[in-house]
Amino acid sequence: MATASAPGKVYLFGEHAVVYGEPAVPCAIERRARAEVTERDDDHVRIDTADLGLEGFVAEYGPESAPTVEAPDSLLEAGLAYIDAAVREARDAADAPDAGLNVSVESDIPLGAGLGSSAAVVVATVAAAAHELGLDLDSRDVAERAYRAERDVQEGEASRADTFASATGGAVRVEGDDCRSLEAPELPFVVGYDGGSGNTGELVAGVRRLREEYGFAADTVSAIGDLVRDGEHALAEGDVEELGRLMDFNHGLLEALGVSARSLDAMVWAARQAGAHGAKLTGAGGGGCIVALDPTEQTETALDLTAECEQVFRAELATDGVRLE
Ligand SMILES: Nc1ncnc2c1ncn2[C@@H]1O[C@H](COP(=O)(O)OP(=O)(O)OP(=O)(O)O)[C@@H](O)[C@H]1O
Ligand SMILES: C[C@@](O)(CCO)CC(=O)[O-]
Ligand SMILES: [Mg+2]
Repeated sequence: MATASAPGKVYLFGEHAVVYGEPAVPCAIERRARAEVTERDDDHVRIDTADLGLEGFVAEYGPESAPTVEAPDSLLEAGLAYIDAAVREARDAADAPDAGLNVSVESDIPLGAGLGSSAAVVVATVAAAAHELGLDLDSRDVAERAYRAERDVQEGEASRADTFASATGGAVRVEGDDCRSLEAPELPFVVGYDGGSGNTGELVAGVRRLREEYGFAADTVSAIGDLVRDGEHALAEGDVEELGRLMDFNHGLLEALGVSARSLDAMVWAARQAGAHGAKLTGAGGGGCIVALDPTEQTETALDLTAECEQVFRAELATDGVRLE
């Protein structure tokens, strides 16, 4: 049996624009997904995940047989797609295309809420499955395999940002296929969660349509790229106040691209009014989480009192990326 865990992330800057080759700076946070993988005697895959559906979710399938499980198709697809793609990548890496595996996944990261739950699940599953099949991948190899798995599931619409941040940990910079780690000062992240989620595929497709239809939407995407380049300087200088101002600006540009939501805006404004350095939505948007920078407790208190906010927590930068447990 092999077990691996991998962290989720928040975006300091650059989600969505990163899909079109602009740079982005995601930061891994101490909320993890764990995958436990055991090789089987046959060539079946059994996936067991406690976090999908009320009673958890189990599916078993072989090379010729479809998954047998009592669940609506959409749940079945959602539950299987990422883990199945991760299993395929690990089997391919280990040159064991027919290896049978039992995979059990559980996670502290809310689903579809902008904290990179899909990437963390995929990264942990690739690392644990490869290890169980006798192959120890380094974090860059795990990141590359996990990226391919996410890209498959999201029909080509994925950047390397989430999977690289999850695999290596820390603050990272991703621009196309150039992925590197960054030095970061102490970043006092506060996360507000509205209890909802957004559909990454649909939100990315919406931005693509706007960008094709309006020149100024394409300019908005490039403006996010310019903002990220400025943000990198602020990060290198440890200028947390400037980082906050740029986060505010980034939220405005994401809002213009149609990926915010009333609940996200309400939480962003609550954080700003409480004196946060800055606040923005994180990840694909549409619902889910915002991230604010505030070393004091005021943003947490204000979000606690905000009707649209279901949960608020402080997020520590995760210095470890994927690790075998
Ligand atoms: N614990 C889990 N067990 C099984 N599948 C999971 C788990 N967590 C996430 N997933 C898969 O990831 C999907 C959510 O991924 P999605 O990319 O939409 O959101 P996210 O990664 O949480 O947020 P974002 O990409 O915006 O940061 C779920 O629908 C599910 O298929
Ligand atoms: C919206 C997006 O930029 C981030 C989702 O966490 C999509 C991606 O980069 O794959
Ligand atoms: Mg995702």
